[in-house]
Amino acid sequence: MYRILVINPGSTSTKIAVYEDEKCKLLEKVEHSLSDLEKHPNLMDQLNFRRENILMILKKHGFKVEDFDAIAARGGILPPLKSGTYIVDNRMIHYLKYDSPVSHVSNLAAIIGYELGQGKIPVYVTDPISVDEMVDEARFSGVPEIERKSFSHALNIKAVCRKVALELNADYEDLNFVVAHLGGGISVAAIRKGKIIDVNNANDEGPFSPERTGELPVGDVVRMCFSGKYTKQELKKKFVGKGGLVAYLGTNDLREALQLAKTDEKANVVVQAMAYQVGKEIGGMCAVLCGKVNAIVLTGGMAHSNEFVEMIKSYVYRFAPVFVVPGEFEMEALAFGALRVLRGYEQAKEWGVVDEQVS
Ligand SMILES: Nc1ncnc2c1ncn2[C@@H]1O[C@H](COP(=O)(O)OP(=O)(O)O)[C@@H](O)[C@H]1O
Ligand SMILES: CCCC(=O)OP(=O)(O)O
Repeated sequence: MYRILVINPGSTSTKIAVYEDEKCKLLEKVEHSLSDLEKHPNLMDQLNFRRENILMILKKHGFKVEDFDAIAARGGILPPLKSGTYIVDNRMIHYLKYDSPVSHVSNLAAIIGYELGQGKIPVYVTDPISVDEMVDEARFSGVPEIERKSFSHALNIKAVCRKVALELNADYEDLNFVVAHLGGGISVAAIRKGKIIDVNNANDEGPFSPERTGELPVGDVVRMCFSGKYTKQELKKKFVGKGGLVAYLGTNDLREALQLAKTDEKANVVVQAMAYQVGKEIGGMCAVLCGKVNAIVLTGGMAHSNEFVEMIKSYVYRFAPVFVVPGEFEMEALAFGALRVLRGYEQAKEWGVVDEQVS
């Protein structure tokens, strides 16, 4: 039996799990309020806060770090790479600490795991956020100096596609999906025969989310940048962390927004607008697949809300059957990735080895 610690810091929560082989023995999600997060404005400031949450949960359930055979951490924002399971080494840690192009909390997962493992326990990441399987046409932004980037909830997107393929009694690699991961960040992806051939960059593009603006009118962004009213850091925070529901309604919690919407017309329109933008993005990804879509899948934390799901379905139900897979299967997918390596079924990839990189 292999015991695996799974750690998954997300933008609004920190998820911790303990797996013994395929069995989940513990799954806890610590949700972080806006005020909690605002005490740690910079990503690295969250390192101790997130690690203490993980150690607190382990202690509460009588686990010590040395009890584990491996640590499975959510993969952060590395250079574009292929799907798979990677061993965490000091080169990856250095990159995540100092060179990652995007300051996203998932970058902390491998750092925390590596610190906890102290070189005695192997740490793995599976299907990091920067998994890149985009077709060439998807990489064009409209200006040569800017290439679109594949930053998404690739781990959960692939995991829920496999689950829906099982429900459809078909092979994952034979189907086409459009998946909307509705979390603190939102990814809407076109999956053709198992590959994420296009997806909005969940930090910079796509629908607005609980805490992000998503894509913005570029001319207005330029005017804002040169208005003299904001520093670069303030603007980055305004777009990621203080955008979306936080900007309009002062909360990153869809449940609070829905509660407000019951009595406040503005809040109602804001939530409807988020669903509208998700629906529009899904429609676009259906076009990427030339309309050949076996299933549309709604997943992530916000998919727990039937009300929000119905708003989105009203826009897209005619395109393909809609499956709702609330929450995420990231913890299971991370644990299983590590387990495949521990059992010798799969060789852990080494990050930075050329043939694992995407040009
Ligand atoms: N049961 C629920 N009902 C409605 N919304 C939920 C529920 N659980 C989480 N959410 C919302 O999902 C968003 C967070 O997504 P989630 O995937 O849980 O976390 P993260 O993005 O931090 O990984 C938040 O806006 C939260 O309010
Ligand atoms: C950048 C994609 C990953 C993401 O947005 O994760 P969260 O929704 O957990 O913040």
